[in-house]
Amino acid sequence: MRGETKMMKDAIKEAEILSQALPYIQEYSDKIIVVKYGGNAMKNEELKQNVMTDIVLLSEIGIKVVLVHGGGPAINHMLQKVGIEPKFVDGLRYTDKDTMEVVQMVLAGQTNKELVSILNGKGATAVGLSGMDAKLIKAKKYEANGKDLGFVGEVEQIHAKSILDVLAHGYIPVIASVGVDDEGQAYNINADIAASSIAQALNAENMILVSDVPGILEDPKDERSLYSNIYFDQIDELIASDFISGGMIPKVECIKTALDGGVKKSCIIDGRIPHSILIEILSQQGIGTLFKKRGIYE
Ligand SMILES: Nc1ncnc2c1ncn2[C@@H]1O[C@H](COP(=O)(O)OP(=O)(O)O)[C@@H](O)[C@H]1O
Ligand SMILES: CC(=O)N[C@@H](CCC(=O)OP(=O)(O)O)C(=O)O
Repeated sequence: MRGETKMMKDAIKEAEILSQALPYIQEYSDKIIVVKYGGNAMKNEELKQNVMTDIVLLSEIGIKVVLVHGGGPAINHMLQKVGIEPKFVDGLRYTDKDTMEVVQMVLAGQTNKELVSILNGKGATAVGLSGMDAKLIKAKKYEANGKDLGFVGEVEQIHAKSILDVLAHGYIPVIASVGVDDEGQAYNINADIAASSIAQALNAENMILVSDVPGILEDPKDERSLYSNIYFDQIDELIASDFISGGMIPKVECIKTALDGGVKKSCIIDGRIPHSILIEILSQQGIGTLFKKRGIYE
């Protein structure tokens, strides 16, 4: 028999890695995964390309991927350009009329089209939508306890059929987190909350929140203090603890709502690690922090 060359050994190793993904490809085949891609993990162009490549790959192997995106840093950048100082209350952006115009312009006009164009450039057929299209995200003014956040919206209803129709054609829906009420007023919706509502409406198998941290850290300064698994019944305690803060609080809250609303599992993964989505979906070990109910996937 011919001796194995190094090239052949490498090829066998690659084929083994591919074949190890088979059970996961089968598990997720035809199932819906909602990926929320956040602003902080979008800052690096190369990583953005990697994240989009992963999404195209998952779609090509028959997984129905819905991409919901934020773009907080891009909104901040544009606000500063037009002389508006960004203001946040409990992780949500105070959104007056002028700010709302910028939010809509950046999320629906700029970020959404950029992501669609990258996906299409990689061979997918991505369809860019905002929550205003087909009343996809019906919203109303967010009622914060006594605080007026302007045009910040909360989700009233998701028009799931429009998203399912896009998926049925084999297209990738790319959704900007802007909602609309019956009078046509646009609302600014936190993208994690939009993703959670969409994942529930679609009965998603997994909701993946791609951020710029390894997951939930016990000590936010120490990346080794990662929680790999958190059970649904531990989430309240986590929120009440003093080691999660800022944007992480609404993130964890909407994971709780998603699991309660029928989403099978959810995870926070690090968009700075190349191909973190593939590692999460197609490998035994996964990556980041996985949230699930007890008894599921054990
Ligand atoms: N315990 C914690 N573990 C990890 N990150 C945390 C924790 N507490 C607060 N954070 C902060 O939450 C941020 C993620 O939330 P956010 O900035 O809203 O993300 P994104 O823009 O990706 O949606 C992290 O960058 C981190 O600074
Ligand atoms: C109400 C509210 O805060 N809306 C967010 C919407 C975008 C978002 O959520 O973007 P990230 O995912 O990048 O944080 C905002 O204006 O920044």
